[in-house]
Amino acid sequence: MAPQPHGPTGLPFDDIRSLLTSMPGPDEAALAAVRMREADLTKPAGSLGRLEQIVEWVAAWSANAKPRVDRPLVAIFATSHGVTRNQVSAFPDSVNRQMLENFAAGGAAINQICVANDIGLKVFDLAIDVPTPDIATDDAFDEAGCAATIAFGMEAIVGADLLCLGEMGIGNTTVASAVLNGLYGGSAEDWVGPGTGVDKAGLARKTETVRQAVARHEGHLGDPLEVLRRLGGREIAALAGAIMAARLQRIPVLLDGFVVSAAAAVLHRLDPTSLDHCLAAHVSAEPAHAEVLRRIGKAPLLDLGMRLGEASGAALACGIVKNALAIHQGMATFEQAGVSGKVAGPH
Ligand SMILES: Cc1cc2ncn([C@H]3O[C@H](COP(=O)(O)O)[C@@H](O)[C@H]3O)c2cc1C
Ligand SMILES: O=C(O)c1cccnc1
Repeated sequence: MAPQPHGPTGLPFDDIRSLLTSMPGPDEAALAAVRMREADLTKPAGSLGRLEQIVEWVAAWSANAKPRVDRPLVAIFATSHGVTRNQVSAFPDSVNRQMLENFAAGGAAINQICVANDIGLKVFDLAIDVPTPDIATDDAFDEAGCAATIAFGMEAIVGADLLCLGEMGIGNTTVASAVLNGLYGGSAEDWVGPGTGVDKAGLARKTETVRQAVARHEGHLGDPLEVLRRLGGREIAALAGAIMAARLQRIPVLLDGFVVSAAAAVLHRLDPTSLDHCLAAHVSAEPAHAEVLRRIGKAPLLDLGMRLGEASGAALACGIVKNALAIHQGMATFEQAGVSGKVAGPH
């Protein structure tokens, strides 16, 4: 069959929409099996708090009655943004390529977290030397380019049993704020924060940039994929694809901070069940992140005042997931250990 042209009104966004309607749900048998075992373990019911729900979550979304995480993966999508010409970051664009080299040399924060928690690391270079257009004045993508970048993110994900998603891209907190403002409305101030640490004047430039970008597209922001196409960036599009690919491959996902949450929010606006296989690893110090988490209905596992990105919060939370699973698999049952169960009647 001849390849189909991707016009602005036809495929491929429709392909993405239809894929979202055919995502697998939770595995109820695996869920029931871990709940049954959980009740027999030598501890008061519920005493491990959210760790118990984490085990259920891994079982349900990996479709495994004996859930394990042996091959966790951090995937970082890295790119650059034309919006930085508005001086919206405390750091220059040159940091993008330099950080790619730092990731490869093992010198970044995420490298150390991966070593400490035995997590694989893959960094995907999304044309790091070619910035996307400045969203204050141009669309980030055409439809074919946006869909192709989502597809790139989908194809990037193979062979993991837990996925920690992160990003690198100077200026991307501005882009994330624009996407979130486009999706959820309100004013630019509601969604903008210091990112890498801009000063008051920098924050004012960020706010004005987001305001301009969103105002340019008024009347076209009803479709979340159009918000992504007009106001997004390559890492945000690829992250959306990666979240979808993980669902199709039954890989549970740990979402990182503010920037990753913008990709998640696009999917959530398309279909609120599309993030059911995802947990929010942490709440970033970027002020609007807590509101995004509220909107996508996720309570963060960690609140450490982090605001780095790079999947750093997600990779830390991977350690908690591994601990939860080790406890569940390794503990003795009341019967095995000869420990008395809860006494009947009121106490
Ligand atoms: C050395 C360095 C390492 C980083 N690792 C992640 N980020 C984070 O900061 C950037 C977003 O913030 P803004 O929108 O203010 O530019 C992204 O690259 C993000 O991943 C970094 C930033 C820097 C400077
Ligand atoms: O929370 C994040 O994702 C974040 C915050 C600041 C800078 N870069 C990323």
